[in-house]
Amino acid sequence: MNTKPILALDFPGEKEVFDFLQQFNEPLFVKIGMELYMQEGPTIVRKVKDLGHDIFLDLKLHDIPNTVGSAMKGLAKLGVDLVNVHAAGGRPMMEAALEGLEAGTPAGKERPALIAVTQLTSTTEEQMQAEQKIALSLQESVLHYAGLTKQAGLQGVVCSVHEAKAIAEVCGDEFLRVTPGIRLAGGDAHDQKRIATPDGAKRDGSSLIVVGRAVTGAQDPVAAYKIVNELWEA
Ligand SMILES: O=c1ccn([C@@H]2O[C@H](COP(=O)(O)O)[C@@H](O)[C@H]2O)c(=O)[nH]1
Repeated sequence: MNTKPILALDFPGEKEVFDFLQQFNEPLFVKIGMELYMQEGPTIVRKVKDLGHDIFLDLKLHDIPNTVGSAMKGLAKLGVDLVNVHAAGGRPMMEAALEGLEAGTPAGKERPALIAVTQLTSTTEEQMQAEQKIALSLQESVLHYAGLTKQAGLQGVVCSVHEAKAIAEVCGDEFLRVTPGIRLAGGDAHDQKRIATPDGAKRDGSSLIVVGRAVTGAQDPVAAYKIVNELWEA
């Protein structure tokens, strides 16, 4: 899989996406999430793909197994590289997602990799314990979800950089640790709680990093992306 930083295209519509992408003279690995997909639907996925970019379709599906499996069967036809579900949906749901993806992937095409969100990077341990009533440390909860995800046959998880190394030790280095919550040193954390720098992510065991506002909100997004890329690749 492409290991470039994954750029989160968190924009309200197609115009903002293409204004942003036209500044870059290279194929990127981009993420299309709920904000953009809810406005533009599958069309935006096909258009971004036609420009030659790799795509992580970050819709974080979480529903009963039959619904998630059927939805994944449809998403598999879009030709994206990476898709996801919430591990909290449970093992049968994750297995159904995988089966749906396998059933929907056109003959001769590669099935998108499937990963599961453990605990969102905007969640603190205190919040998790108080609101989700999980009587574990955040690290234990993330490791539990990572193990469940691996048992279901998925390729990896979304987690923060802070849990990436422990997941690799338990689930193996091939098991993907995709880490959002990436900021340049001194950058605004916004709503993220478990953050790290690109070089910290590299050092601490991330397989792939997801970067949004540190680049999209920068005065010069191309220059900011270059810095992120250099720190990540160093
Ligand atoms: O735990 C998670 C899962 C997904 N995300 C997504 O990543 C980007 C991060 O954007 P920033 O602007 O770099 O904070 C965003 O699209 C989230 O939906 C996440 O942050 N944490």
